[in-house]
Amino acid sequence: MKLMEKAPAKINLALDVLYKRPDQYHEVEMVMTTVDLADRIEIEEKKQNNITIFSHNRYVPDDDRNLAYQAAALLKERFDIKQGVSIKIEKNIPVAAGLAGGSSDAAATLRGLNRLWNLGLSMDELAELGAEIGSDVSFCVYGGTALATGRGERIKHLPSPPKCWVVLAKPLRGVSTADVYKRLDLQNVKHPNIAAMIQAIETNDYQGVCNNIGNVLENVTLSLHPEVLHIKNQMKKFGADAVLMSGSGPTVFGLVEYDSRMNRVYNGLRGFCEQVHAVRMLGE
Ligand SMILES: C[C@@](CO)(OP(=O)(O)O)[C@H](O)COP(=O)(O)OP(=O)(O)OC[C@H]1O[C@@H](n2ccc(N)nc2=O)[C@H](O)[C@@H]1O
Ligand SMILES: Nc1ncnc2c1ncn2[C@@H]1O[C@H](COP(=O)(O)OP(=O)(O)O)[C@@H](O)[C@H]1O
Repeated sequence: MKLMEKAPAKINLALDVLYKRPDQYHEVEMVMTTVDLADRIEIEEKKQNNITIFSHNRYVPDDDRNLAYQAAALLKERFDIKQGVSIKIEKNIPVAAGLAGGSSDAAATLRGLNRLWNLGLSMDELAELGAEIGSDVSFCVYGGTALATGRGERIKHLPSPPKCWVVLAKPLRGVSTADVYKRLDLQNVKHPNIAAMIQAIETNDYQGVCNNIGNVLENVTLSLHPEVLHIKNQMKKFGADAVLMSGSGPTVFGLVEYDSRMNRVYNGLRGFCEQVHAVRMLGE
């Protein structure tokens, strides 16, 4: 048997870090939402009792470093499954980009194998298992829009943000999330107003969303990759309503309300940035 799962990318509309925890993770408050740029995960039963990963993207590991592999291995071990799977990843989400591509592949693998192996697990149970793989995997199990707290694994669902375009632009080089968190100096950050962002989403207030986007990791990545600032400035110049780096970066996203303006921002960015996408938020 063979099945498919979509693995959408996320953006962080707001990302705050409260403090560093004794376990070396950071306590965060993030408003996250999925967008319609997605990897496609094809999962197929196989005769041999092992897990194999295929991807055409040379930056995607094809062994146990792959988060989709780790998701399959976790379920196999936890539920004593004596069957193997082959997992094909059609990679459309830029890698190491702050868009949670690997986490979303892992989440899609959990959802897919729950079906393939008839495990009968609820979404909450899958999200709990996902947290063992990575901090962003729990959110990716559900997708939609949510407030993520703890190290990112505690999820409170939110309604859909106001309708708009999201233009994504990814500079050439990727960044290491661990490195960005390590360099964060919490004495010198401007905290976004998470409550105001949630209120703007709940009242469908587009201007409120634009006014309250913010990411405490942005300045860390900007200091490592000055091209992020250049892309932010270009997006603003071409007319995006609000511009921010997603997650640990380096992808920059711009929110744009009107179609005509979206075309201008998209075409303007394509002139000097290799990976540009104009997408919609997936909503709840
Ligand atoms: C920054 C964010 C924002 O959504 O996303 P990305 O930029 O990676 O997409 C997340 O917090 C990333 O989540 P994820 O990429 O799943 O992180 P993990 O694999 O759990 O952790 C990678 C490393 O990041 C650091 N880390 C991660 C999460 C957290 N709350 N505090 C941390 O300090 C730790 O050093 C950890 O070893
Ligand atoms: N399925 C996967 N897709 C992409 N990267 C993966 C995957 N599994 C593991 N990785 C590793 O995880 C790292 C972070 O990738 P990714 O999830 O795309 O970025 P981010 O954490 O910035 O959202 C990559 O450098 C890659 O080596």
